[in-house]
Amino acid sequence: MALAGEYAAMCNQTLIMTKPGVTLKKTVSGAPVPSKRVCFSALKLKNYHKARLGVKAVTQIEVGSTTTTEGSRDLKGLEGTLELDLVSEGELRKKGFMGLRKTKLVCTIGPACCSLEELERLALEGMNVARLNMCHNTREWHLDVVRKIKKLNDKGYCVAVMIDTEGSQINVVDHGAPSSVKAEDGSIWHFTAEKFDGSRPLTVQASREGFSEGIEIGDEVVIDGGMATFEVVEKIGNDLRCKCTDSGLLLPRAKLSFWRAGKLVRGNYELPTLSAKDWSDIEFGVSEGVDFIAVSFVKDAEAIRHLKSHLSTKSAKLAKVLAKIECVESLQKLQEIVEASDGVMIARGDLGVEIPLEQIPSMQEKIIEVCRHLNKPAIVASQLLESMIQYPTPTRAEVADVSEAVRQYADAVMLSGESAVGSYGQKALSVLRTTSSRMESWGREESMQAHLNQSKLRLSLSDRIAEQICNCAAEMANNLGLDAIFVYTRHGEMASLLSGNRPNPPIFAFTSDRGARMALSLQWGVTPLLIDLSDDMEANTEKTISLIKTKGLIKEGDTVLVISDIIPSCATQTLFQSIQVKTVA
Ligand SMILES: Nc1ncnc2c1ncn2[C@@H]1O[C@H](COP(=O)(O)OP(=O)(O)OP(=O)(O)O)[C@@H](O)[C@H]1O
Ligand SMILES: CC(=O)C(=O)O
Repeated sequence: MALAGEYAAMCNQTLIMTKPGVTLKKTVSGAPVPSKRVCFSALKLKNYHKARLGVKAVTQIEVGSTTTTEGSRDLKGLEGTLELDLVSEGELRKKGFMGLRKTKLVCTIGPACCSLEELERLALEGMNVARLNMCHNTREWHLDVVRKIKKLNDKGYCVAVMIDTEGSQINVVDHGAPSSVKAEDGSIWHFTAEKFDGSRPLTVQASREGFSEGIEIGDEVVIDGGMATFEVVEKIGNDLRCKCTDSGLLLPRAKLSFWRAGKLVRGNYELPTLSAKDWSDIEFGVSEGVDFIAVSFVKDAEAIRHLKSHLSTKSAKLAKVLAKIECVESLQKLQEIVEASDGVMIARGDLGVEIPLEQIPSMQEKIIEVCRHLNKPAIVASQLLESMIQYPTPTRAEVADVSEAVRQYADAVMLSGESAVGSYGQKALSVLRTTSSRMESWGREESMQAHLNQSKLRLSLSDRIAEQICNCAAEMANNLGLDAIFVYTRHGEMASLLSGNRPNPPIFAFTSDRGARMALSLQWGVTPLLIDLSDDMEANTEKTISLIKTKGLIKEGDTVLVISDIIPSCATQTLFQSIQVKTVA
């Protein structure tokens, strides 16, 4: 803890004393400063609460039940109210602080789950982020889903919306036929970019002109990373005649990749990371105020920077930009891509088309580690519970895969076809939830986070100070066995630094910024709450503890660690970055 004192001396940071109604249990180091700055007396505080704080009671929610809410919250008149989402509140009541799930859950929305009732069931089951893959369905359909999610959020849920760009890739044109076609060993197929309606026997229509540029006789055409394989036996103009060498299924929109002597062959064509359709989808997302934009087939950081600078000119509420790691180039430039983006999705489906499957688990671990060091959330995606598209129970191997992602401390795990088109989407989400929770509690019992590398120091002093405060805070919270960490944050930075340490107690991030709240929906261990924050940290702490107590979610004797990154709006006020441990009186 010496470091905290060291930085306090360097930067005029200090540790602040406690307030009426709340007793100080411990200070970190240095002499406590009498809290002259604070203007509340106990009586004043009571009147203040009476005058300004209005909490509307919310019926208790049973997480995992399919019943809808009765106590939808009035979100108007935000001043003095605390917005804690219904699901976290229910989880907290039922299981206490340590029972709050840390790993976030993302669901791909598709025809199997797009009614308001189905979306609400997913929200109740713990969906933190709804993903819309812009490859599929119409603009009207996407708009309808986004509006329904907003409706749910108005009822007291906290579900962020992510759009996922189609990106530029070569795939089999989807003729709308629901079923797959089988390619038999030795059969001869014609691959063409010629446009035609419907399907032709033994013909594969590729989505892009010039798909065969640079491809030679003897090269391999691999479907969906190994679902079926062909050998090129003849080039006829831009078309290819291919012999099936490994029989398998051709699914609608299956991906094509070309291989020579065990290496991926890139065509001479330059595919832009964001196509004209992607830009149009992004405009749609911005106009609807989506929270995340996941960019497919990112090859370098420039594409991410370009999009972020475009977004900054578009709207006050900035959508967070996630880079999908799904091609060899994105692995080669991983560090710079993660630094430029607001998080990543480990898109194992397409990644498995480009690198040998046996390399995916170690790559996944490495990507999560890089993201954690750089405080960017990492989502593990694709085929986590693939068999549940058809069957009501997962395979043991699938449960082990989910557990492994949680053990690696991924921020989030994602459902794809399981929720979008599967028959058991809600059940699959419940498997994700229970498996994550079990693995998290086992990790705590085994003190696994003690083996995590600490974050690397950053360049700027202010970042390093915040980082050190968060590292110390997380260590203190674990060592002292505290119940919860309260962090007051304008943009979520401090909450994200805390999350990087993967502490045992849950992190409650209080922010007055709706965008920051939604962005934190993807961050490991963070429960984001919306509240009016003032420059007065003591008032903020009093207010939140009092509100949470009023709701019966915190009780006498509970201990919380309190930190803040609130920079006073008034230039004459001193910035206090503090760590306090409080016992609720
Ligand atoms: N909005 C939608 N409408 C119809 N079907 C959908 C929709 N979203 C997903 N699906 C179906 O669910 C399956 C899984 O969806 P997902 O988007 O995760 O896979 P994908 O299309 O392979 O993803 P990507 O193109 O990003 O690699 C898709 O193959 C598609 O059949
Ligand atoms: C999710 C996705 O895009 C993939 O796994 O390829």
